[in-house]
Amino acid sequence: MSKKKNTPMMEQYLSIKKSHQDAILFYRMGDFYEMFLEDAQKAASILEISLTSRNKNDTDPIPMCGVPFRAADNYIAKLIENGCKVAVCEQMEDASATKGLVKREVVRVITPGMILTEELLDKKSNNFLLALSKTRDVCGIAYLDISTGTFKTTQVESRQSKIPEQLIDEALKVDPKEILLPSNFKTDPVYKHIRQAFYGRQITYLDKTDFSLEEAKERLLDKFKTRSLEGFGAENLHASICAAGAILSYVQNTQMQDTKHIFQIIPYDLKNFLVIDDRSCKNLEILTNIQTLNKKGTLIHVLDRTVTAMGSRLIKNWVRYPLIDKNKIQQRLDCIEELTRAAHIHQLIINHLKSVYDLERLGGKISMGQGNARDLIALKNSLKKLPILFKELSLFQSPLLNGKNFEERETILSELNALAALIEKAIRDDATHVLNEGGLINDGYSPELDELLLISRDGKSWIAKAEATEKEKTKLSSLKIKYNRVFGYFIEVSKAQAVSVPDHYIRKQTLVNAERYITDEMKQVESTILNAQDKRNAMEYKIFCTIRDKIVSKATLILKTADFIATVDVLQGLALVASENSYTKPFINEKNLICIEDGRHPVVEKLIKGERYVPNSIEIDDIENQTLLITGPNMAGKSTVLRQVALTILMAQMGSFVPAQKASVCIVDRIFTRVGALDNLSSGQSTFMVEMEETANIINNATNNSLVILDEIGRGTSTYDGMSIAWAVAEYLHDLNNKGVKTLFATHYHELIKLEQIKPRIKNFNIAVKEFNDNIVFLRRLVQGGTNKSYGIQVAKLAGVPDIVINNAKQILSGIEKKNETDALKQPPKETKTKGKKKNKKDDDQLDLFGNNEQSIKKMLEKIDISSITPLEAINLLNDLKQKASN
Ligand SMILES: Nc1ncnc2c1ncn2[C@@H]1O[C@H](COP(=O)(O)OP(=O)(O)OP(=O)(O)O)[C@@H](O)[C@H]1O
Repeated sequence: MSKKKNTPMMEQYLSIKKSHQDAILFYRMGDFYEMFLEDAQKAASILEISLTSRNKNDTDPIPMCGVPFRAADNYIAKLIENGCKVAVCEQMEDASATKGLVKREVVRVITPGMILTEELLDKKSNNFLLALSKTRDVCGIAYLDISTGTFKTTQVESRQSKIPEQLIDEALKVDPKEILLPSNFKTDPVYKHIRQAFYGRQITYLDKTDFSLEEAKERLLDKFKTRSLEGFGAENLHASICAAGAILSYVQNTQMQDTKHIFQIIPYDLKNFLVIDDRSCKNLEILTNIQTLNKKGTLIHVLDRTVTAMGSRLIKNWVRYPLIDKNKIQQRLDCIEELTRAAHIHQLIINHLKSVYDLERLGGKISMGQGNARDLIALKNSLKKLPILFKELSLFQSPLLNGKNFEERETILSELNALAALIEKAIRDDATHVLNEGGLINDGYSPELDELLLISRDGKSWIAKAEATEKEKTKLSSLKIKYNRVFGYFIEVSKAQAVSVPDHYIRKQTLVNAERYITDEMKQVESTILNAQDKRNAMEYKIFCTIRDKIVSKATLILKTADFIATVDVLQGLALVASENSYTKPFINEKNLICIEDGRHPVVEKLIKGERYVPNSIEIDDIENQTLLITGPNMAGKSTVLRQVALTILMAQMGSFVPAQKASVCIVDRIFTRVGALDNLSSGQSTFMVEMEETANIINNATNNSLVILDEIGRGTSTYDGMSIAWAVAEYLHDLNNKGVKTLFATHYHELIKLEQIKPRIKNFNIAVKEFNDNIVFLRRLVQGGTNKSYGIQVAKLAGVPDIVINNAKQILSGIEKKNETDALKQPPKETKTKGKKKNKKDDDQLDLFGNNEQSIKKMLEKIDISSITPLEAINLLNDLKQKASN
């Protein structure tokens, strides 16, 4: 049976669809976007709209569904949320003026990483598209937010075939909505770890040539109209260039538009920021609450008091990229200090900022030819606020606030003023977002347009008057002048009076109760009106586009201003948080000292109910207090103290005041955490495996300038294994390069407090509690010295565990304690020596850990060269020791 020939329209559809196989094709037909075949089936089920079919009576009907073009954004949003891409295909000709098939083209492809529509974007977050590339000895990422034009890149050296963890971590930190990878990453086993790391995210594989160095560089040069990438500091960043080039190729293939707002690429070096890896960021609940996965109960929730969307996005960046350059940190701190001292001006600034719209996204949208009249009005209103805002800001000393280091400030201001004046003159304040129905341009802006307006208004008033005149002339009381899309204007007369209509009335339609007529004169006027209206609509659209183009030519200035305003907004927000919460300006020292007096946890202090937050002081140095070993009962507040130190350092390095009475902090290069908050079961790892991976990461990467937070490591396995690992890790960090690492170590393994006697820079602390009767009161105070009680049973009681279980637990505990005491009495006294340290009773206690095989264990220990042993060897050795001890 021969296959039925497709209609010309279906042929056109199929040929367009051929180039957009991976997207749902929105095919414009009049006021609807139609979808056909598999696209229709998929979209109908996601959008929950009815699936119909074209050529219903055919043996082979074509599934179809459609959505009104005016409501398309919401439907597109839903498809994107469900991981689809959407290719928007428009009619490129006026259907009424075309004979035969209208020309159609795909005008843009919307993917999760290529979104411009406000409804689809989160105001407070960037929407990044990220590309990852690998050359022979470097790997790089580049990422672009097309809605704002932010385009950044970084690369790291790597001679291995695998992509380094550091770069994957950075990519995750960027939190891209879509990732571009070279096609060979799809199946090559070498890149399995990449696929795992990005599991659950939208990955698009591009041809390898999109990443090729030469073509990528060519694309960048062409985009920025430069002869080299020297000016951006990216000339020799080969992996960065490949990734950035792949992004541009994707943008060109999906957007089919100029992208003037992407006017630069910003390379950065990871070494210039305090590194907080993705897991630590999650563990410390910096951006996301671990339980609820939303913002409440996070550091950003406390710190973000910005009033513009631009500021809100920037503060996230500051939190994720704290600085390590003392001067830059100091600059930000000085600004906050000034703002907190000038409460009145601060408030004025907040008020002005509140009326500034999202200049970044407006600039982006307008540059991509998608800005409507409402966007232009929002831009105008924001630009009009600038002079007064800049005037208030000029009163400050700090360059970040007074804008003195904001390049060409005066020129930019005057150009943007002129732009605001132009929009004000041209665009009507009541213009709607529809661009082809007139009502956009003010009277008096264009004499030509005014003339057309006059004709169409005159015509309309003739029609308005005509009803009265005709009624008067014909004496027909039921006569009305009406309008519909089929006949245009017409006269309607009731059936009863139809016999009396004048002869020159031409009958057009008979209804049950009425007759409809037209007259030659009426049709002439109507054609003048409609002609004038069509011409006017077209002319208004043309004028609008000219103005929009003028704005596009100033996109760079708008974006530079947006950047400045975002910075001011973040600083004013931090100043507000500082004043409201009595934060203090940290002193940045160069003595490797962290000294926090009466510090608080910025989030917990806001969340606790019915209890006052008890501040704690803490001092960490490189001399005696380098590893603080914190013991104490469950629920006492160990984790809170640990996290509060990490967050205080982070806040200080992002340039914020800190929650303390007084603080002097040094700059750290990385904050590591192992706090056991996160399982990673979905990626196939056990809780203990995750714990050990995090520990390995710390051991392999911590430097003498890092801050390490370890909360109960080793608890995910048997007591002795866990304790041995915890012990070995504490020693390793203490001994690192003979200098050690600043470490806060909370543990329930009370045996570890003996380390204070063995290692010179380890100090014991505990969180005090008060006992009375059989209960405990948490004092929340960090005090010096170790403790050997966990009060686990009392805490279980507080938590509501029934008495029957509590009493049984107490009996079991008492039995175990008694047995330990008897076993201890049975042990013969031991003679041991500890290298470089005087033997004392505590050293004996340490070896008690290992039972009877004392001599051979001692030999094994003596053979260890602490300075050269690797972490893995240490753990293996511990395992051997443990087996010996249990034999
Ligand atoms: N300094 C403080 N002032 C007031 N309340 C505090 C303080 N520190 C902690 N808390 C409260 O105590 C609760 C328990 O603290 P945290 O989780 O730090 O205890 P922990 O000692 O780590 O417990 P566990 O050993 O069981 O993990 C916190 O959720 C908080 O509500």
